[in-house]
Amino acid sequence: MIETRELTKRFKDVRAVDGIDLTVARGELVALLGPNGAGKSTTLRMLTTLIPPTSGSARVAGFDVTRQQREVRLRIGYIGQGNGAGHSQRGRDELISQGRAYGMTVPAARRRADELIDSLGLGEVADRTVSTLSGGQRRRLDIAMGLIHAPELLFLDEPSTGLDPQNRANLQEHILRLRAEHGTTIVLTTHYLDEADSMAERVVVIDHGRIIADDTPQQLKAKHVGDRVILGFDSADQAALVPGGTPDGALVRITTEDGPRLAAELASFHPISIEVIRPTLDDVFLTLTGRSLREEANTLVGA
Ligand SMILES: Nc1ncnc2c1ncn2[C@@H]1O[C@H](COP(=O)(O)OP(=O)(O)OP(=O)(O)O)[C@@H](O)[C@H]1O
Repeated sequence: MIETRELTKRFKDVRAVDGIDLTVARGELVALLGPNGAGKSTTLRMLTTLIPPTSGSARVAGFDVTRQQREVRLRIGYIGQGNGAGHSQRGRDELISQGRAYGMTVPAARRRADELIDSLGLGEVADRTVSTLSGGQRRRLDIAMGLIHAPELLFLDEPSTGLDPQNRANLQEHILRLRAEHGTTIVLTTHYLDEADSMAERVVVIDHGRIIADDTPQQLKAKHVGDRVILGFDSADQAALVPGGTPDGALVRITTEDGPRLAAELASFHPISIEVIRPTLDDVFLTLTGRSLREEANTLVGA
């Protein structure tokens, strides 16, 4: 569905995207995860034909993003970071106009709008003017706008940024349902670690315009960090008996791929405490880059 080769975008002396090779198969849900400024949006903007690559190539839905922009655009939906829907229109009318803009007949656009209003839980608000909708409802309406022409591939740029945790969870649920119902391939960007972790089967970690890891969240965590098992004993002598661990007084720390299993095996050493710490995607980012994604996000939010 997506195939890029050495995809690169330079803005003067900034290499926003620096030679990305990315392949996404039909039906996948892929999250591009990285700190602010990593190059996620720029990648999406090239894949959606909004800006041309400086070098390299990308095929999206079977067409070249530089030479066959129209073909690509007909087959994709793109929901950028801002709100797409107009303010003074009713949500349902916005959807129908958008469908008309894609060449759909009024009855077909109406039918599709009804379907999306239903699957995105907008039934109660679709006939209100857009300016009266809450942030989460607006975001869902934006997603419906991006899906009106039944694209095979949907790009979502930070779909839940700015939403409170409850609305975020609700939006994620809707996105997952849409995908289950329509089989749409979805590529989304996020800097929410939990969002990438819980929604995507595949997380592509981007930093400084490059892909630094690409795998399932489980594999990323197992491969790059592992579980940590911490055993506590009555004395340092007892702690020293545990094989493969790093003793620290009466404590022993061990890194392993399967923490619960190791903890069960080491129960025969009769520790007085056992703690299994499972990694997060932030630990993965920290291992790969030496920086915390969480701290960078917080710094920027606070800035
Ligand atoms: N139009 C532009 N002109 C100059 N520099 C740009 C332009 N667009 C992006 N950049 C720069 O390219 C780099 C990548 O930006 P991009 O928006 O792709 O990052 P991002 O990972 O999407 O970040 P965010 O999470 O903040 O959206 C940044 O250094 C940014 O300042």
